[in-house]
Amino acid sequence: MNFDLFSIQDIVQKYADVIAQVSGVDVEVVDKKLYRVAGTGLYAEDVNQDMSSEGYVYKHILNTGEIRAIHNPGEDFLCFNCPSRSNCQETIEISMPIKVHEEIIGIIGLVGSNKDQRDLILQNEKLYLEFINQIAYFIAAKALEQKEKESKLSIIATLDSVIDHMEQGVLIMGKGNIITRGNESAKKQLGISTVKGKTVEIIYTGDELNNTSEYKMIIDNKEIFIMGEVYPLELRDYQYTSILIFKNIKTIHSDLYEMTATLKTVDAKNIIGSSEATKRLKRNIMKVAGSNSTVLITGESGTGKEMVATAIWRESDRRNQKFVAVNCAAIPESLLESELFGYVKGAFSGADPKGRIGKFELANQGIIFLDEIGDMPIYLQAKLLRVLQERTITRIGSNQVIPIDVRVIAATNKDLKAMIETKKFREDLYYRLNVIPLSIKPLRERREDIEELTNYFIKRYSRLLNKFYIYIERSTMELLKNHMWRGNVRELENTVEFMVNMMESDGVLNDKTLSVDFFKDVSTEIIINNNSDTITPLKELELREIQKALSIFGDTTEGKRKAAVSLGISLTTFYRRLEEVLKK
Ligand SMILES: Nc1ncnc2c1ncn2[C@@H]1O[C@H](COP(=O)(O)OP(=O)(O)OP(=O)(O)O)[C@@H](O)[C@H]1O
Repeated sequence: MNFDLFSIQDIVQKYADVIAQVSGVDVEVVDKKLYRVAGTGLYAEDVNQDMSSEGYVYKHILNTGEIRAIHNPGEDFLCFNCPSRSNCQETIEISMPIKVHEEIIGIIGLVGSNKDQRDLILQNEKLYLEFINQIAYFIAAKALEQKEKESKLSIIATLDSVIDHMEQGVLIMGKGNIITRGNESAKKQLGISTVKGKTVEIIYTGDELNNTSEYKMIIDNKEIFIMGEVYPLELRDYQYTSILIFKNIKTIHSDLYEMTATLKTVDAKNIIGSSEATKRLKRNIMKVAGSNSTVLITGESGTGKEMVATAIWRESDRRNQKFVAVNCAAIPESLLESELFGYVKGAFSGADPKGRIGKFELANQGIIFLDEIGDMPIYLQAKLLRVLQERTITRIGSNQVIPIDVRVIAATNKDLKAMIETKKFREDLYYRLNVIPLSIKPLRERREDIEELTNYFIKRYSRLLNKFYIYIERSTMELLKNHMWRGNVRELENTVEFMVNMMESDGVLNDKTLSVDFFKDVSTEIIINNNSDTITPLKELELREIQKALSIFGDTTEGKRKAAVSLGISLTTFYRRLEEVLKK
């Protein structure tokens, strides 16, 4: 161990003074590196001095640990190599090692500098030795105590640093639940700048979720729900009776949300389409976004129901809160209830034994999007109705009633009214949900949107797939515009993605880039524009030739110059035309 006599220098000096007073002889104390830690009389001025170039006797003591009395300095064999041997002022010297266990941490030197002092020491040598030995023991005990104090302090500093860097909140409490210490995370999660000295009440709610217990914490007259554990401390110190390691339930919600939110969300302005139906839809989104009323979005599969729901959220005051989507058709019936409302540890067999937070709770203050609501089992519809009426939820297996403030947006591609007739959907729930109905037309009933959507998806996928795109042939665009689009915008998007993948390096999308399946689904409405009498617009011909020249000469500056020459136009005109092509 590394004992440092300088860390207790004041005390060592006091002991040196005591020895000097009692013995009437000068005293010095050196550490194991041969620095003078304390000194009296002749040595008082030279404290802190490095003595490693002299101190031959001390070096010997450090090596052997023996107690040494030198009665004739200069003549002792230990003095033979000493440079001051010929003019040594000392008349006698007693050296006593200071030891902690077997480690030598320093030396006490009792040094006579005249005959009287020499006589004094010689007369009382045995007594002095016992006395210095006792003092060496005291100094060693002090050094040990200091070392232990320092290591305790460094353990505390390490623990403090660990606690401060913990993501969880940590509160250390003393008698009467008075907080002795709290880390930064605790203060942040509780929204309190100082926690030390405050009294905290911690009440177990009885619910166990994610393998931890839920508590209601009351501090500063505030009620905060947390998940964590309280650990009693078996110490006698009344300042440290228990430790609470926790996370605010809101933080858990945010963490869970961050982990699961993978949705692509849009603002209303990013909804593509200029048809009257789409313009009306966008206007309605802006109108309903500000309200808290429930919205029911209807439309065929792939028309953009989820996209509309996210747009309502992003245009609403809840945009900074969560948007939690649940697909009622994708979750097995038996699990849907627990997915929506959560459950506590041991709630039912077959469940994850740890307990779990439900989507309603997760969406608190935000929006829950219940997609495919028509697929919700009838018994759950009754529960959902109750939640919508009472604005509270109860986790499965728990007695706690939790108030929630959630806006509900539901969506379906089913005919709910027909389902009410066949008793598959509750009428009362339908009216609760259908406060604001938004219906999205199928793509084939708003064909004006197709060209815009196609161009939008082409740009998107060319960028995503890193492909060079020049233009889409008019006849191909006409094919797309006249297609049935049973799968609506999703099908169009997938078709365009396929086409961009199939596009050759010439950057042209044409019939050849369409899939075979596309032609299998040709509707009777389609006007196929492929007979030999068809006139190709001049613009298209021009673009095609530009593209051909580029593919021959290459897309470099030199290639473009050659392309312009071969087309019989100036380089400036070539660039202008090329820009027109790329803008398309
Ligand atoms: N007007 C639009 N502008 C841009 N993208 C759109 C538009 N309409 C739909 N999309 C895109 O089409 C795809 C399908 O949309 P979405 O998933 O919202 O449809 P949905 O009606 O919820 O489908 P489902 O009923 O199958 O759940 C998404 O990638 C969406 O971004």
